[in-house]
This record gives sequence, C-alpha cells and structure tokens, in this order.
Amino acid sequence: MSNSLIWTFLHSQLHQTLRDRQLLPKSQRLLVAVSGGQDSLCLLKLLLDLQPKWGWELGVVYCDHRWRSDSSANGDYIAHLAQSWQLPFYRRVATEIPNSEATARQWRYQVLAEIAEEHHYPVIVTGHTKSDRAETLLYNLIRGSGSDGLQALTWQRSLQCRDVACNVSTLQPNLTASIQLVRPLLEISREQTGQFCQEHHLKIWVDSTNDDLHYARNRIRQELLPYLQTHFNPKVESHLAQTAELLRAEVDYLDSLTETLFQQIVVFEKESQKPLKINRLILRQTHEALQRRVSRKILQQVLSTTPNFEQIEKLNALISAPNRSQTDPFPGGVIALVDGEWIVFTLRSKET
Ligand SMILES: Nc1ncnc2c1ncn2[C@@H]1O[C@H](COP(=O)(O)OP(=O)(O)OP(=O)(O)O)[C@@H](O)[C@H]1O
Repeated sequence: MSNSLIWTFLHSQLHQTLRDRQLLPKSQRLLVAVSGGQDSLCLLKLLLDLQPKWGWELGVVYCDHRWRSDSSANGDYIAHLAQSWQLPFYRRVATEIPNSEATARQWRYQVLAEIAEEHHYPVIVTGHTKSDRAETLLYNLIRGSGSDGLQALTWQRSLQCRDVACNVSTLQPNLTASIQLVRPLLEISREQTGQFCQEHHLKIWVDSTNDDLHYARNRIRQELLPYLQTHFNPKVESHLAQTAELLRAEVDYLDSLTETLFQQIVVFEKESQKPLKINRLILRQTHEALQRRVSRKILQQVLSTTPNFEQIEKLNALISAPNRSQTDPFPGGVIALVDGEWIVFTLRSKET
C-alpha cells in the first residue's frame, strides 16, 4: 500500500495535541501497537504522515493472542502494511491462549514492554480514543471506582510492573522502568477514526469478538452508550471524556499533595524500607480526601498489595482513636496500633 498524503483535520488536530501536551518528543523511537482495527490503523497512518515534521523512528508491533481463528492472518496483514510503508515490524504469538480478557491484556503489555526494551523504543503508542475513554469511565463507575479510576485512560504513564505480570520469571526486574505508554488519540472519537480509514482507503481488520455481548465492554459500547445518546444526551460520549480529563488533572494535583504529605508523616523501617510508623497528629489536620489517599499509599507499601476501601477506613479510624487502639490484622498478620502521636505497624505475634 503506497503512503499517499492527504492532509486532514485529524492531522492538524494530532499535531497540535502533540505540541500542546508534549507527548512525543522529536526524533524519538516510537513503537506503535497495532491491532489492525480502525483506531490503531488511523494512529499509525497519522504518525507516519507527521513523521517528516517530527523526525520519529517508527516501529510496528502486533501481539497475537490466538483468540480468533484469523489472528495469524490479521498479523500477516499488519506485517504487509508495515513492509509497504518500510517500517520495522515485530510480532509475538502467545504460546498459551489467554483464558480471560484480563490475562490477554496482561500478556499483551508484557510483550509490548519486552519488545520495546529489546529494540530500544522508550515509548509505546496505542490507539485508545475519546470513545474508549468514555466507555472506560462508565465501566469503572459501575464497578465503584474512585476518582482514580474515573480519570479513565490518561495521556501517558510509565508501564508499571502491575501491567506486565511481575511474577513472570522471564521478565527482568526494571524492564519497564523507563518505558512510557502514550495515548495521543484521546481527543479523537471512534467515529472519526472510522471515517479517516475510509477516506484513506485503509482496510480495517474486523475483530469479531467486538460483537460478543458476553463482554461488559461490548455491552457498554453497543447498548449502553447508544441508549444514553438517544434518551439522555447525544453528546454523552464527549461529555464523559471531558469529565475523565477534568478528573485526570484533579487526580494529578491530589497525587502531588499526597506525595508531600506521605514524605512528612512516614518513618520507614531501615532494612525493608517499608513504613514503620506514621505521625497521626499531622494527618489529623488534613482533609479526609488526603487522609484516605495517603493511607492507601501507606497500606500499599505495608501490605505489598492494593488495599480495599474497608482496609483504608480501618487505618483511618486510628487517626483520632484513643491511645492503644488497634486494628484487627491485615492480610499477612500486620496490625496498626496507636502509640501517642504515632500509628505503628507491627506483626500481631509480637503483640500477643
Ligand atoms: N493485539 C494487539 N496487538 C497490538 N496492539 C494492540 C492489540 N490489541 C490492542 N492493541 C493496542 O491497544 C489499543 C486499545 O485496544 P483495545 O481497546 O482493544 O484494548 P483494551 O484491552 O480495551 O485496552 P487496554 O489494553 O488499555 O485495557 C489499540 O488501539 C492498539 O493500539
């Protein structure tokens, strides 16, 4: 397929977004994650067309989950596309077919990170759109997420261990430390990417699993959002995406306050570098929103896992509880107890 250039509104919009948000530095090596669907094909073509202005070195990666009988042909199609655009192409095929969406995602991010590391791409770019953002916000709202989940897909973030199955022994530690995941299409809707592919005669590889209404994601996309559009607000998708964007900035701000407070109140255990005790007098003077966030961060480090709402509330109750009050044990046997101005973490066995 030749790379004829028709400059469109989306080219200008993406160029402007990249400048305003400084998402993709000039001359960077970018690994573009392409599934063959309309969003990632649109992304790839846009980046290719903008490439002379920005001087990037682009590479294309496809992860074959082996979920569909045509997944290999799907990969061949992307390989062919990359070749005709003279771009390096990388493909990884799952040795075991993932048994759930979550496992497939985890495997995919692991593979993306490994290939990026191996071929020296500090940035992975994906085709998530404004529509994905609206759907993710709804999905997370229904599941009961706090504001962190409702910011729904941020413009960029580091690929963390939680994305890439840290327990997989083949994964080197620090593998993902410096790899950024960037989603530059968050202001562009799925309708626009579809139209773009049509205008540029880009053949879309249709993913038959997108029609499977067993998946909550697909029901939100195909049933809930159209219903909301028809019966509540035709612009619901844009409004939800805007809400996610507002929350992103607010979460960012709260995160920075949380970090400052965390550094002020936590005393660390020398050997493990885990929180040993926290100053509850300082904590008592802060807003409950910050108390919750800092408690969550502390528990995350103490328990080495993400704490749930009840566990955070249990710790927060100690902020103004009488001296010698304590929690019942958290998983792993750690308890928190009040000692004057401090809340101390200790193993239950030491106390009994
Ligand atoms: N099999 C794949 N190979 C390479 N990239 C992919 C693949 N599937 C998805 N992607 C990338 O991820 C983007 C989002 O895809 P999709 O919405 O299907 O994934 P998701 O699982 O809903 O998202 P997330 O991984 O963030 O949860 C695509 O635009 C593409 O850039």
